[in-house]
Amino acid sequence: MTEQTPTTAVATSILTTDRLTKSFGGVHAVNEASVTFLDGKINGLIGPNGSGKTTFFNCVTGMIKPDSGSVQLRGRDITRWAPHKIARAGLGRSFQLCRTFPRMTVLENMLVAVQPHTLGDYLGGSHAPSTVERARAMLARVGIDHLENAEARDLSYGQQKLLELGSTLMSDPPFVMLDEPAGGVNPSLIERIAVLIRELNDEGTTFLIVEHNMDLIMKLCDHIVVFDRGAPIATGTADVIQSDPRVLEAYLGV
Ligand SMILES: Nc1ncnc2c1ncn2[C@@H]1O[C@H](COP(=O)(O)OP(=O)(O)OP(=O)(O)O)[C@@H](O)[C@H]1O
Repeated sequence: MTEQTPTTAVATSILTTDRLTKSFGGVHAVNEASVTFLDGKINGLIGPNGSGKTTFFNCVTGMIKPDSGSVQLRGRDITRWAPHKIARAGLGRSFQLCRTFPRMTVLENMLVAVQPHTLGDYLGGSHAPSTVERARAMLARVGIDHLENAEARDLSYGQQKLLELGSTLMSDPPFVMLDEPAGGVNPSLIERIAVLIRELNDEGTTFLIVEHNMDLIMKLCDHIVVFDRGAPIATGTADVIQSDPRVLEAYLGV
């Protein structure tokens, strides 16, 4: 059993898993994980290296098929759905390692993230002017609009992370899962990412963030789940998590 904070009882679930399980050979990467993430909140998923966070993400977003268990998005069973179908159901995600198109420009990377408006657009490889405008506005929001004509491969790692975040947001997903948004990013860009996440959350976007940067998680997240060996060992606010001896034990191995 994991600890529940009072807020958990009143908030609505956006994502719930029931005994979700995925093994690789003899490794139980995700092991009967039953967790709930909350609608309208900034949710965090933390845990030591190898505790199953990315595998959990991949099972939820359809990138890999779980061996057993189920995934519900706003009460709808999405277990084993294909990734594009899950994306269409309103779940956007970014990856731990950047997935930008290196030889495309920054603006082109933003545009490929959205479906063309019409068959004519599709065949002509063009986008509606409003889409281009929106891509530029989003680039300004993530702070790399001055780089719109640069090829993605010429961006710093942190800038590529911002580009990936921007392209994830292009389809306006109501629920966004971010895998290590601050990993390898310099502190000033981390601050920009944090401000943006908070602003978007104020505007109604729900987040689930996997991150090793504890400062960021503790100051940003309303609701945190801690994984160890493929399953949750603690759940709650930053205060609850930080004072839970099981969390310390999992991280320090004491
Ligand atoms: N494709 C795979 N094949 C074999 N083993 C895998 C595979 N993917 C993950 N694992 C193993 O599953 C376990 C969980 O890995 P996972 O990457 O999900 O953990 P994580 O918590 O995201 O780790 P990190 O914080 O280091 O990114 C690890 O023991 C890992 O080695």
